[in-house]
Amino acid sequence: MTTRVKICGLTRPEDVEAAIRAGADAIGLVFFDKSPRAVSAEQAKQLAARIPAFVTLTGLFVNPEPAFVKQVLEQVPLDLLQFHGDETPEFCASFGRRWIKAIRVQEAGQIEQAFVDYQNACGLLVDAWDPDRYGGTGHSFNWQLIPEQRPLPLILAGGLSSANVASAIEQVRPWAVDVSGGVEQSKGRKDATKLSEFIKEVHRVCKTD
Ligand SMILES: O=C(O)c1ccccc1N[C@@H]1O[C@H](COP(=O)(O)O)[C@@H](O)[C@H]1O
Repeated sequence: MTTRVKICGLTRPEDVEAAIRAGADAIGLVFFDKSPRAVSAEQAKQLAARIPAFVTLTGLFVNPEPAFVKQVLEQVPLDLLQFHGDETPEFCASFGRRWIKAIRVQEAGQIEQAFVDYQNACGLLVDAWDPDRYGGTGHSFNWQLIPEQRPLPLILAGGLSSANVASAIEQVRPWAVDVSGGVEQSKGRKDATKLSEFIKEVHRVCKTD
């Protein structure tokens, strides 16, 4: 089965174009002002204009005010919302958009519980836990904590790069992978070569299945 690829934390038009050229299935824009990858709604609108049909434009939020999400939605044609904080299922569903929930994995049983709690999501994203940051840490976690039974599509994130994504896919068999730091030259600036190598690795390992 093909594993989809989401490239997250883009801030520059040339990076959006490089990601699409390389074959990204989804592009993530960060609407969290504490992130070095944050974009304004105005910037996001410019980036969104470069995204063709059949590439999913995703907006990442961390414990946002509802009014902020609504204001972004009025200006930017987001296809999918990604909630990466401590949002409840009711909150995530309250915008009338398709959404995914990110879980920062710390202990056994947490992912199973999230599949129950967030059962109306379009997917569950699993990322590394960090005491000081909500995500984009560049760290991976113990993939053994990911259950075989998955009532929702599972999106694997956290410390992925072209060096480990093939083994991640072989071990975890996720629906999709999500990467930010592993394809950057510096925070918020993607590297076209790393982007292309990452997506080539995903396609290579999926083809050998
Ligand atoms: O990218 C960020 O700065 C960020 C900030 C707050 C929450 C999530 C964030 N990014 C997401 O974190 C994961 C893993 O990123 P990485 O590949 O380990 O750098 C990914 O889903 C990013 O979209």
